[in-house]
Amino acid sequence: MATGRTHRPATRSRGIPEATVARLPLYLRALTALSERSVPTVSSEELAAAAGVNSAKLRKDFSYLGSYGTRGVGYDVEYLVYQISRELGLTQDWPVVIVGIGNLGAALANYGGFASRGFRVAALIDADPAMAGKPVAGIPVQHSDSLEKIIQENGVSIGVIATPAGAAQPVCDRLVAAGVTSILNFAPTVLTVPDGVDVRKVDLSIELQILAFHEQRKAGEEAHTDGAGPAAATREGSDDSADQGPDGDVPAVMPA
Ligand SMILES: NC(=O)c1ccc[n+]([C@@H]2O[C@H](COP(=O)([O-])OP(=O)(O)OC[C@H]3O[C@@H](n4cnc5c(N)ncnc54)[C@H](O)[C@@H]3O)[C@@H](O)[C@H]2O)c1
Repeated sequence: MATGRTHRPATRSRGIPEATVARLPLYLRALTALSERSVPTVSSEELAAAAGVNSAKLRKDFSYLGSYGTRGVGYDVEYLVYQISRELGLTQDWPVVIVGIGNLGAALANYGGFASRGFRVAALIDADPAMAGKPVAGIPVQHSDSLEKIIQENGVSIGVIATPAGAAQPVCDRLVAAGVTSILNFAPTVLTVPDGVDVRKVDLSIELQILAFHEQRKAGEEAHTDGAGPAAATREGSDDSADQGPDGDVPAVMPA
């Protein structure tokens, strides 16, 4: 029975820096848009602009993939889509479970972008007995009593937690004990996991707080420069040191 434990991402073992891995989905998103418009090739400058990344950083990132482009022609869009997808492990189907099917869990279940990127929602799990059997996004919600059975039968290695904060750690523990090795945590709490388990967290209110900080700073700069406006440099992709969260935890929403 597959537990997914053998599906550890190969990227780190192949020496690709975590900051590069975090930018690969940005390149892929930009390349997919080009592919949909049947654009055959793209220069590093064009792709960097579309991905919101500095072009020197892009060339360095692609060198880890062994992709250097052709001088005067640029990068082959379709081949890069394939290469990045393969590197990210997206050429295979990843069954995902979502635990906690409230406002957020239901919105995530309804999000079509997972399936189009190779993530199949294998099951929706909730502790509320009244929800059991009710379809959300066409999938019947299953009771959390069956969590372990669901994980094992579907060979799930990625779990999404959208429960209230207080339930997140016990849910995480059960997911991990059942064989889940990657967790995307939306609950506003820091999860403790054993070695070998990856946790990414998404907290939109933290992102807003960071924007509030920059807004405040811009307002201060404007006051100092007598209305001349903030510095032209964007925050995006300006510094790899921003790749770690304040507590050393890795936020899933990262600067480019
Ligand atoms: N990360 C973000 O940006 C972001 C944004 C919105 C909400 N949130 C967080 O997401 C979580 C869900 O928010 P919501 O608005 O959907 O809440 P909600 O109350 O609508 O839904 C929570 C669901 O979790 C279920 N649940 C509770 N304990 C459970 C358990 N042990 N096992 C399985 N299911 C369980 C409940 O029955 C309920 O259906 C909260 O922690 C909230 O703070 C995060």
